[in-house]
Amino acid sequence: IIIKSMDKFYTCSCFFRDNIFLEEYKLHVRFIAENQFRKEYQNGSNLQQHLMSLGCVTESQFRDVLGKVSELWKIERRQSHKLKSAERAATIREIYAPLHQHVYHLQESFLAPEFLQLVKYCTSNDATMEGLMKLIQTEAAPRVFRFPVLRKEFCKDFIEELEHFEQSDAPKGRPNTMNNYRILLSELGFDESFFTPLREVYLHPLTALLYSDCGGSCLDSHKAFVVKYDMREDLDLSYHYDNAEVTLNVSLGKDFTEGNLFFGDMRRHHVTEGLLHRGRHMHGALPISSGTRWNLIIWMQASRERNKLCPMCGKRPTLVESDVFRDGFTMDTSSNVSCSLT
Ligand SMILES: O=C(O)CCC(=O)C(=O)O
Ligand SMILES: [Fe+2]
Repeated sequence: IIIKSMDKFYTCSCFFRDNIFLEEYKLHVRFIAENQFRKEYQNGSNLQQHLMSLGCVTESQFRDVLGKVSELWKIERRQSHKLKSAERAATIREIYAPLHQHVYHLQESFLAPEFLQLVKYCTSNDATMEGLMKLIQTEAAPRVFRFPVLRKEFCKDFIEELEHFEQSDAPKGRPNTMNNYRILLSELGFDESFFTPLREVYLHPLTALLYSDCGGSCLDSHKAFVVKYDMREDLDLSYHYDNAEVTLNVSLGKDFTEGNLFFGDMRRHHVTEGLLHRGRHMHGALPISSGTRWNLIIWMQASRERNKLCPMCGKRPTLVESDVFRDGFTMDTSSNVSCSLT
């Protein structure tokens, strides 16, 4: 497998104007400037009706929406420009002293034996999708798979590390418009030593068999983060799709009730287990009713797929260079991307 430097990746320009999430109306909108927004959502036809049908009818409600959208836009798009991800990462390296140094380097002992068995099967010469399906738990939702990923001891140390980070003065890259409590793991230095090998060595053999028709056999980048839900913070996550070809979502703990991930239907999600699903499969997280819920999310991306169609705007991507976010697009579409089954 060819390991690509993250520098080769680009963002689709839609990131800088689309997909701003309005919590109150559970709607993603596009914002460039007030004029554009009024034109599209107040005087325009379809979009305006959509916002109206969701209950935004009066001028004062509309002004409220406009205020919120421009605020969100500033927070998410502008501020992140000011303090760039790479700068935050450098500051974190400089001032933050980890509590559990060992969790930053992937070791096989962190992984559940059941998961290692699946990987072993997938890398054997006669592995087939049918064979794998016999070893893996399928969910009622199409092409959603559930299996243990991490060991409990690792989950505990990992959460302790994240709590320690939360309490530190180190700069944090959140929020985005959907989650208020999110930690971008690349900024803590987890990518090279943890998520790149996890994706390439352990997850890729599974996704190549399970999702070869939607990029699973040529994943070449990822975005890994944790989301946190707490009774005093975010409780749930609205229905959405991911900026990913394939997503792995692992429940880390701690103790919580309710708060299941749903794909149209409700599903159970046990601590240490992962749910693997297509990024474009709509899903959300139901509210917790007590405790704290931490989940590790790995959005895995395949440039070969997304170079044809950006999953966020549904168009051929217009590439822009950005230090802040690199969303897995590449310049060269024919590309040197490896797309093998191993
Ligand atoms: O909280 C969860 O389990 C879902 C998180 C999620 O879907 C996301 O961040 O994309
Ligand atoms: Fe998601």
